[in-house]
Amino acid sequence: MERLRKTMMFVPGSNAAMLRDVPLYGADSIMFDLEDAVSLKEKDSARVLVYAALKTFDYSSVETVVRINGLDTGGVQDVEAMVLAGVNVIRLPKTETAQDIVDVEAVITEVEEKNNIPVGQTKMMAAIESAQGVLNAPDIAKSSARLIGIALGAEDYVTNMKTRRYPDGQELFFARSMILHAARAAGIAAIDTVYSDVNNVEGFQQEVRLIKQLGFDGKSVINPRQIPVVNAIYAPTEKEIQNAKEVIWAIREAEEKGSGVISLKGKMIDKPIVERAERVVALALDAKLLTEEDVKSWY
Ligand SMILES: CC(C)(COP(=O)(O)OP(=O)(O)OC[C@H]1O[C@@H](n2cnc3c(N)ncnc32)[C@H](O)[C@@H]1OP(=O)(O)O)[C@@H](O)C(=O)NCCC(=O)NCCSC(=O)C[C@@](O)(CC(=O)O)C(=O)O
Ligand SMILES: [Mg+2]
Repeated sequence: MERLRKTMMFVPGSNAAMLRDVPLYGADSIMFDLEDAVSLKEKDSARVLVYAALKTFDYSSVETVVRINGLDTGGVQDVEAMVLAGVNVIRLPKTETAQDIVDVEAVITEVEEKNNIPVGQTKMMAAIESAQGVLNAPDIAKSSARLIGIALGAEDYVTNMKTRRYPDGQELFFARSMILHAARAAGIAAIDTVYSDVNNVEGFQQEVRLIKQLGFDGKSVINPRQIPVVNAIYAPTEKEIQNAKEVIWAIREAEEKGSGVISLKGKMIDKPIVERAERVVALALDAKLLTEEDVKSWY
């Protein structure tokens, strides 16, 4: 089944206590940061700390991601250390072109080859944080087989666009749409940006509802309190689960009759509707609103 990435939590790589406690909070992915959350004088020690954390702590089935620095500002050393530590995904910030990804991939491949790590094991993500990055999003999303997703970095993006973030998010509509289309066309995940005002729960909920409606897989988060909010909004309602069940029953009946289409309560049920029902089931299983046994009993 496709890995769900509703929440990717940033953890400053220089904060030893946060690195230790972060698996407890239940994020789908943990994103160790070596870039903007780390001051220049702490860059080397943060790299050592994150390396040690990846080697020492049990992150179990949680996906580990490291946001590296640009290749010209310590990124080569970041990649070397993180690939050796066995990180799942390297996230390149401020990606402007497909070539940026190709360049980081070359460094990853070299480290894997030199250390007998299967080539291709380390996955990648691209964060898009500028007008140029947004305009190149379709090429970036298809630039490497290692890419598992692309993400919006809205704080840098709005600065580049000479605006700021507003509560309704209008200023991000074009960037979000481009990133979503690029990700979907490439068959990879689309991850929305951070919401920096951690105490504004209502504003955060409004933003999560919007990005879910647009079609994002999930959101970068910066604080443990944001995780249950995203999970609650992405969890399907009882009505959605019941509808998914009826769709799956209906299509099974249709298939038994040798057809790929059937009517349910006057509405046509075909392949895309079944795919949506299956995503509802995956989210319901993740939210523990259904068990594998429940689902098996439908078939
Ligand atoms: C925001 C705040 C200061 C609030 O502090 P507060 O003190 O109010 O937090 P509290 O809620 O009181 O914490 C309760 C307990 O949770 C622990 N705890 C908190 N946060 C935790 C965490 N993240 N990981 C593990 N543990 C955590 C804490 O240690 C405490 O533990 P304990 O003492 O044991 O009770 C804090 O969260 C924090 O520093 N966040 C990370 C910020 C960060 O990484 N920024 C960089 C990435 S964005 C960027 O770069 C922009 C971007 O690039 C993005 C893009 O590209 O997408 C773009 O351009 O848009
Ligand atoms: Mg940024």
